[in-house]
Formats: sequence, C-alpha cells, structure tokens
Amino acid sequence: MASLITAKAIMMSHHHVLSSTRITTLCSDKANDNQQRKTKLHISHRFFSRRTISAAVINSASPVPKKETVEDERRCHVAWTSVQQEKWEGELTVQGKIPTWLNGTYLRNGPGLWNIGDHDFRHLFDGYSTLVKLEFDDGRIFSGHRLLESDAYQAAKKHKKLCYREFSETPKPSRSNFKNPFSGVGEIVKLFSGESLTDNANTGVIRLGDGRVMCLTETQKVSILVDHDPLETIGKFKYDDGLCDHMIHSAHPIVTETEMWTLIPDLVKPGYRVVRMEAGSNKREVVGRVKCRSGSWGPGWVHSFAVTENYVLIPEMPLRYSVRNLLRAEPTALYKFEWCPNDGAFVHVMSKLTGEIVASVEVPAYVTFHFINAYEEDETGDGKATVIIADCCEHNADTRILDMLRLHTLRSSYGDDVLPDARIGRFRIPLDGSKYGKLETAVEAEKHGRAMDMCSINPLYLGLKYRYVYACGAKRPCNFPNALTKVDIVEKKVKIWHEHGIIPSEPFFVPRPGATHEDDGVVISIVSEENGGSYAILLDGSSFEEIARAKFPYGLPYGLHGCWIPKH
Ligand SMILES: CC(=O)/C=C/C=C(C)/C=C/C1=C(C)CCCC1(C)C
Ligand SMILES: CC(/C=C/C=O)=C\C=C\C=O
Ligand SMILES: [Fe+2]
Repeated sequence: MASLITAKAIMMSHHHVLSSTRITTLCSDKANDNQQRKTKLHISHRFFSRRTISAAVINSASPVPKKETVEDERRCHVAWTSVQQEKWEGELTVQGKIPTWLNGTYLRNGPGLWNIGDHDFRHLFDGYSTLVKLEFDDGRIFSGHRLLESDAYQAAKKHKKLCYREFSETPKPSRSNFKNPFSGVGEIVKLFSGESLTDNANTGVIRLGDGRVMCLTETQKVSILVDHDPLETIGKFKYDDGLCDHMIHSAHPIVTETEMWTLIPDLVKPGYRVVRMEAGSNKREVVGRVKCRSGSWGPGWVHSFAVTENYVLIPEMPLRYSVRNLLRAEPTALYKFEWCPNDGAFVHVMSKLTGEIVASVEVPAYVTFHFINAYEEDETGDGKATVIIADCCEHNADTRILDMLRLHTLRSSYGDDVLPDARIGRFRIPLDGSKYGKLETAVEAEKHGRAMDMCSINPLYLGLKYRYVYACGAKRPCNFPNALTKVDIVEKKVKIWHEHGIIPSEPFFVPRPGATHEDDGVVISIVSEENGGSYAILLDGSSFEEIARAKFPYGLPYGLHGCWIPKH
C-alpha cells in the first residue's frame, strides 16, 4: 500500500530540462519512467518508517488537521521532517517580481532525511544530504530537490541500516564482531583511516573558481561533485595531495575565483594545517602549521574560520575534539567534543604569503560555528595594519546549542522559548605582539532576538572592512531561529523579517552586478512553514522587504548552507 500526495500547482515545464514535472519516489528503485511522469508522489514502505509516511501527509501544503492530543499540539514542524521523495523538479509560480538581473542558480545543501527504516536519527547534522535548487531565469524560477548519492546514503538504501559513522550515530557492530575481543582495535583503525567515516556531504556547497560545484562536510575522505542542471550527483572529488590521512577539515572552505583556503585539524599532534588550493587543481598545498596552545588533548573544533586580505585566522575554541568521545558508540551531550574552558581560548593569525604566525592571542572563552568576516584595520594611519577585526555568530560561550540541535528537542519544544542566546561576537586581535585579544558584542543582541547564526555577507567584501551581516535571528518565543535579520554593524541597527510559524534557512546575499552600495542586491532564503508547506523568499538587500516569493508544492525541511552559480 502506498500513500499518495498530489503534487499541485506544478504543471508547467522547464523548457530545456523537463517535458513534465518529474517526481521520483525515494528509494523506489523500480520506479519506471511511466511512474515518474505522473504528478504524484509515491511513498515507498520499503525504506521509510510508518512515522515518516504519516508525516508525508503533514508535508503536503494542506492545513494541519485538528489537534487532539498534547503530542499533536507539539506536532513536528516540517523543518524537522524528512523529505518524502528522492527528487522533484518543476517550475514555481512567482508572486511579486524577480529582478531581471538575477540570472543563475541558488543551490542549498543540508540534511533532509533523518531515518532509515524504523531507525530515527538523533541529531540535525546526521541527516542525508538533500540539495535544493532555485534556478532564476528571466523572472521565472525552476526548482527542485534531490538526495545526494553519497556512499553513505547508497549503502543505507541498500542495506536498510546505517553503514557509516555520522555526526552522532555509529553503526552497530556486526554479530560476528560482537564477541571478538579485538574488534575494538579494528574500529579504531577504521575510524582513523577514515574507512568507517561518512562521506555524507550534508553541510556546505561551494562553487570553485574553475566552476566545479562541490558538496562537503567535516569528514574529508571525499567531497562530492554535483551538477545543478539537471540536479544530480556527478562523482567524487578526491584531493590529490595525501592530506586526507587527516580525518577532518573545516566544513567551510573560503573560496574565491582563484583559490580555496581551508584548515585541517591534527588530532594526534594538536594543531592545524592551513592549506591553499588553486582553482582548477585538486592539490592542496600546506602554507603553514599552527600548534595548539592549550594543554588539552585535542585541537579546538573548527567548523569555520576567517580570512583578511593578507592573513588567515585560526580559531582555537575551548570546545575541543575528544578522541575519547570519538571512540564512544553512544554520544555525550557534547557528541565528539569536550568543553575545556580552563585550558584557554585562542585565536592565531597566519600570513597568507609566508605561513608565519604573526599573532597568537588568548581571548575570552567562545563557542561559534560560523565566522562572518574579518578585516585588517590601520589604527595609527601609517598605512600598516595594527589590528584585525573578526566577527562571528557567538553562542555566549554556551555549548548547549549543540544539544539543542538534537531532533527530539527541536521537534518537541516548538513554541517554547528555549533557544539559548547568541550574539555577533567581535574579536579585536592586536598585531603588536600583545598576549591578549578582546571579544565583545558588536550589536546589542536584544535587537535581533538574541539569536544569531547562519550568516552571509556581500561576497565582494570578503576579508575587507564591511558593514552588513545577513543572518537568522529570532522573534521570541522560539526554540530555533525563526526570523531573517539584516544587521548594520556600523550604525548598530537591525531589520527583521518574520512571519508567524516560519523556520527560514540561511539568508544568502547575491550582489547586483554593477552595484556601488554594499547592500545593493537580493537575499534568498527557503522557508519551512508551520502548516507543512514551504516557499522561497526574495528580500531586497537594502530595504529588507519582500520583493517576491514562490511556493513549493510540498514542504521542505530546514537546510544549512548555499552557493550562487551565475549563468554564463
Ligand atoms: C552538518 C554539520 O554542520 C556538521 C557535520 C559534521 C559531521 C558530519 C561530523 C562528523 C564527524 C565524524 C563522523 C567522526 C569524526 C568527527 C566528526 C568530524 C565530528
Ligand atoms: C543551525 C545552526 C545553529 C543554529 C542556532 O541558533 C548551526 C548549524 C551549523 C552547521 O552548519
Ligand atoms: Fe556551517
């Protein structure tokens, strides 16, 4: 028996890609062309649990049925509900007017499938990568989503169980290994060789200077190349440099038209390699190495970092990788990490040119996933940088945010005001050999609802003095950022865009070609709605007012980061 949802409103065809709306059932390997041509979504029982199937009905853009029980009242928001089909493509009906200069594709990555059979994943970051695209073409939007064909996802489909280590999930040992006293050693080897690690590249998607589009996460054994038109997995991106012996890298490389910078933490001799890759190459070169200053066993977690024109900033957070926690089958509240505030918090600054460390300062304890931007400032006016300013989405040195992203918490606390406070944390790092740096609040956090994450800036201001931050903020009460914000960090003013019951993903800024103002452009976000629907929203980068929206014929879950692929 299969549940059916009618995909409404999407009958128009994409002139060069589609002859009709294309829908493919998740894991329905027998789905034939005939089935694909029907504008209906078949939900297969072979892979999805019954719970998911009932959620599928909620996922359609129909009103939520009458609430009867407490559990119903706390109905799972579509933001935390797995996608119901492996792929879909079609044209969206646009309300409002898309600027004629906006031609290209916004591609968003994120975990969108959180169960295999009857097994529900634990954490937001565990889900299988799901790409969503919005192709802007002369005022029209052609859209779609698709599960990324990583080895981890393909193995899960085939064996109907978890086969690789995800962020918080570890595959169960096989029966034969259960009683084997040496199996623990085998597991350690498989972990450190990367064999058991996931390649589920569910975090970021970047467009390299040479045009290749790559999905990635924090495990670096492999990243995955994708095409956006049609949306599909092309194959593996393998680095050609031997640096993959190290299990992990930052999930957010910094990419320009000519190069890519990233950090590779060293779990054995705590420190970080700073590496650079030329556009067109698969070979990263080590520019320099920095040793951790704290006495802890593991390096600080680096989800992201920052660059200025001449320097790379390497954060050393007190939230550190823990080899002990890495080896545990069941995660702690801090997952693979541990909190070591007594060992100090640091920021290191490396010259891009020489790889030398030009500053290494102790700073107040901090917790951040995302750096916003950094720049050099000449405070004496003699033409030489004296200080580096670096901004990040800072969670008030409170590690609870990591466990708040547990799916059960996100699903069950909807409507409760339980989101821990966050702010724009501004580091001041003197370049005169001082021992200490400062960390202050850039803009009063109350102005953006004490939530701050999933940020973007005008990419033309990367590493330069800048003024505007776009990010997710909050209209309290909430258990997750539920508003889009534009923060003017110079005037310390905040604009908020919010509608009741929404969970928007990262507001992504696209500059208008030829613009002379930093905020001249549009902001794109994909919004999951309380009634189970979802839509793409376009805000004016300057006024922060809505200029257009386009509804999807079904609900999309929350997603993480995106990139812009211009049309040539
Ligand atoms: C989605 C996101 O923001 C972060 C994802 C992080 C992942 C998938 C991390 C995975 C890891 C393992 C599978 C084992 C080694 C440690 C660690 C990098 C945390
Ligand atoms: C979604 C998120 C934090 C939200 C907190 O308010 C962090 C995501 C990190 C990974 O990319
Ligand atoms: Fe991230």
